[in-house]
Amino acid sequence: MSVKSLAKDKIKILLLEGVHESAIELLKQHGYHQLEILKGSLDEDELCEKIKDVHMVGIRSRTQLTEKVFAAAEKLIAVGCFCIGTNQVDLKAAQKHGVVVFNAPFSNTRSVAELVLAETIMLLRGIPQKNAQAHQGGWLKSATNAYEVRGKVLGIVGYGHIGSQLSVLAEQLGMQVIYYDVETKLPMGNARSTKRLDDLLAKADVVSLHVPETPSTRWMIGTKQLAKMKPNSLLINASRGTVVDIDALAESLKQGHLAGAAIDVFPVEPQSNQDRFESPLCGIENCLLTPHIGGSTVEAQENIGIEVAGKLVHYSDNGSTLSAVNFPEVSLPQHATARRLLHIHKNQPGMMNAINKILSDFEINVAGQYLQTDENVGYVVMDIDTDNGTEILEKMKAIPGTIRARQLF
Ligand SMILES: NC(=O)c1ccc[n+]([C@@H]2O[C@H](COP(=O)([O-])OP(=O)(O)OC[C@H]3O[C@@H](n4cnc5c(N)ncnc54)[C@H](O)[C@@H]3O)[C@@H](O)[C@H]2O)c1
Ligand SMILES: O=C(O)CC[C@@H](O)C(=O)O
Repeated sequence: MSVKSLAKDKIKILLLEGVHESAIELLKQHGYHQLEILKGSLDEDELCEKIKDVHMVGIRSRTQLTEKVFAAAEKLIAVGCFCIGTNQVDLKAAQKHGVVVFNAPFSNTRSVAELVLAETIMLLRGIPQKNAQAHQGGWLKSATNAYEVRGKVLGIVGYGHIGSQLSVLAEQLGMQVIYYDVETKLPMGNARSTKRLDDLLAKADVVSLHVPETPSTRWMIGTKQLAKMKPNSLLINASRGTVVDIDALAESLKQGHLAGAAIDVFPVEPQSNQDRFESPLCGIENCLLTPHIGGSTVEAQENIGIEVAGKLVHYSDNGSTLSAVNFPEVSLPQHATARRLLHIHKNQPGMMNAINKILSDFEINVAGQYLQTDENVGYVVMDIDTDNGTEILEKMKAIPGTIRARQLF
């Protein structure tokens, strides 16, 4: 019997951007030892070269997985984003090439919420300026413009996992929470929603942004929106760098309209810790600058490593696409049959007929068949008892519209 499906020791996994040790341990525990682990990210050309014989790749927020990269990634079956955001991945291109993308939707939520809360307190007390002065021998002992958080209005833009968690923590400190979201969201505690972003900007003492990077959030906070914020209010952005017009923010801080800001994400971020960071906000003392570390805690990174590596292993071993961000979700039991065939195809008429005709031509009794589709692709999984799995798979691969197919034993 000729076997074309890969043995685990042939499956190559490329892990970039210092993915946590917990991921590496989990992959090894499940028999995946062909790991290439890099601390930094790679640019498009380097990636196109390296990814050619890679079956699974793990990234964080810096690595850009473009159409060109997916076109070069002939063997790639899955991407693990060891983070929440997936804007760095061309999800449509991944789907077109039959590559399933996973992320960790909430493993670092708490870490971001805690940082934002800490920054709120620091900014309300003028700590960035006082700290900077003290480092230069200055002594700014004064209560002027130093406030408690209690009773202040926190305006949260994007009331998802992070926004709503922040809402709960902020209320525990006595803040009044208002929020704006494009979707209807259940308010936590005594939080109240605002109908328009402008209403929130006009009322909040502190505005914190927790939206994903999408066309609708691109530059959503610019000169006009900053002008609508209350005089002496604060802006915090730990979402994505493209949400805030940084030049406009620098101007607003210099003019003294805003009392301070804390920015964790930037439109352009250094590729690695060795590269230089530059921003119009550098040198503005009442602006806290952090190097995209909202989710960078030991706890979060460890949990993310386990969560995302677990999803990659489950997809590779079992075929389950549960919680994939770009693919029809199929949750599968373990298969008891000799083979499990996995077929990813364009969602076009006649596809299932063609697949089932091959099974019928081979007189195969199908123990289980699972199908999910979206408007572009279909994913069908078949559990069959046969020694002809490889031959059947080759015939299925020849069906026009097939994107990718593999078998499990
Ligand atoms: N700084 C960091 O290290 C760090 C860590 C984790 C996540 N993030 C970023 O934070 C973002 C939010 O994370 P999350 O887990 O809360 O995501 P989420 O998907 O749970 O919540 C996002 C919310 O934003 C809302 N939204 C979308 N577009 C909007 C718009 N135009 N106006 C108002 N609301 C809008 C959505 O309806 C949703 O409720 C992520 O997408 C990621 O980019 C950054
Ligand atoms: O760890 C990272 O690089 C990104 C963290 C954060 O922005 C996320 O999207 O989860």
